[in-house]
Amino acid sequence: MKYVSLLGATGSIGTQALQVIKEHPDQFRLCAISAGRNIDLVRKIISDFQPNLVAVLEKEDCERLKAEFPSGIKFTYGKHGLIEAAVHDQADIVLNAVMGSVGLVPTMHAIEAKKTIGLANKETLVTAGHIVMGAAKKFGVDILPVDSEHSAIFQCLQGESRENVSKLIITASGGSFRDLSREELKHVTRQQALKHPNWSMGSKITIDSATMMNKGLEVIEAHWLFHIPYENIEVLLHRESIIHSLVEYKDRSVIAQLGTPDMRIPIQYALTYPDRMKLVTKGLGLAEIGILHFEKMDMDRYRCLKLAYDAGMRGGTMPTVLNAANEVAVEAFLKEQISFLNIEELIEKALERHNVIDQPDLAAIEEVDRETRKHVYTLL
Ligand SMILES: NC(=O)C1=CN([C@@H]2O[C@H](COP(=O)(O)OP(=O)(O)OC[C@H]3O[C@@H](n4cnc5c(N)ncnc54)[C@H](OP(=O)(O)O)[C@@H]3O)[C@@H](O)[C@H]2O)C=CC1
Ligand SMILES: CC(=O)[C@@H](O)[C@H](O)COP(=O)(O)O
Ligand SMILES: [Mn+2]
Repeated sequence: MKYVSLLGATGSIGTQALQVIKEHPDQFRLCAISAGRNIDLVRKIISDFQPNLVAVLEKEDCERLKAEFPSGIKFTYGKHGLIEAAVHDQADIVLNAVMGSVGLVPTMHAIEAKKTIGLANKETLVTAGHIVMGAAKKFGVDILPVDSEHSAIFQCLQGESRENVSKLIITASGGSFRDLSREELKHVTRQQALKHPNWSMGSKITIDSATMMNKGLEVIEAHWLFHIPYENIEVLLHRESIIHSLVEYKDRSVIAQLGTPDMRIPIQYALTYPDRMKLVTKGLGLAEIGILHFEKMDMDRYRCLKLAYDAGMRGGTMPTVLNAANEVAVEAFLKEQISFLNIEELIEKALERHNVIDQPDLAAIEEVDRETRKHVYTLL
């Protein structure tokens, strides 16, 4: 039996992880969850799975749940609650599916508590990749990717030596606006941006996909997870999201991982690794699909991708600024306070004024994250 602590249980990844856990009651047991403000869903998860610890964002919600479920469940809240869920005694694996860099501190605590990490929360590696990977090495902890592209690369690397890799090729669907010109992007709406062509995901990552920042974050994520230089990480436009990513080896052999766009596949792989289990989902009908498309990525069209490569290559606190500015800008776009193209403008402004700190520690990262958010709010 594998005991799972699920951070972000009420989100898109969280609820799909719950489906996987429910499908295999003989293999997995949910011991702890964290959630934000979706308390109705928390109630349902408690009834369905009876976790031993439940962490929510707000104290009032925590008190309400305590009164409703007087049994042996421990209820907690806030940043401390998230950490308690991340270090829960019973947990063998912590599946981090919260949104944003708020996932960093609980990940660090889980690593120090020697928990295996299933990582969907890419912002954690973007903002502090060297610290997270350094701690994982120090404590002998596996970071198992959940992000579909990174799970694909991880699968393509099984049994291979990293020294033989010549490049990683990360596929990108192109997002909701892949067929629009930059001129047309001036007038797009929140509602249009939220219509991803292939995946049903949380609102923040869906906007990241439309701006191509999602791919930028994924390039940085791949750099840290697989220790590959940025020069050897390429992004390829692939509309169908059937090939989830590829690895080219130095003999020019290319290994790819394919599958229907269903996040339960990489979620389950992280939970069962190095084994696999049956998953009831649609098989890949390549004959029905017929043709797969590939296009070169246009860096001028997708400015956020260029900003992410530049920030990643500069290193230090630059990716922290990129991520924090992006989180604030996307939140503002979702609240309809700014236009779509304002997102990249705000990120660029935040990056331009930043004095980079090289080899920042966790305290420096947290300070830069806080300061960047404060600055970008003043620009709204
Ligand atoms: N969705 C997908 O298919 C994919 C997602 N990812 C990554 O996985 C992560 C989660 O994405 P997704 O599931 O789409 O996001 P969602 O927005 O659907 O879910 C986010 C989860 O985090 C919780 N949460 C949000 N803010 C806070 C906070 N400040 N403190 C504590 N908990 C919080 C939410 O709680 P509540 O809703 O209760 O308020 C919810 O449980 C992201 O990093 C994303 O980039 C990666 C690949 C694919
Ligand atoms: C499912 C997943 O992993 C997302 O990160 C997905 O990749 C988003 O699609 P884009 O390729 O449009 O960014
Ligand atoms: Mn992805």
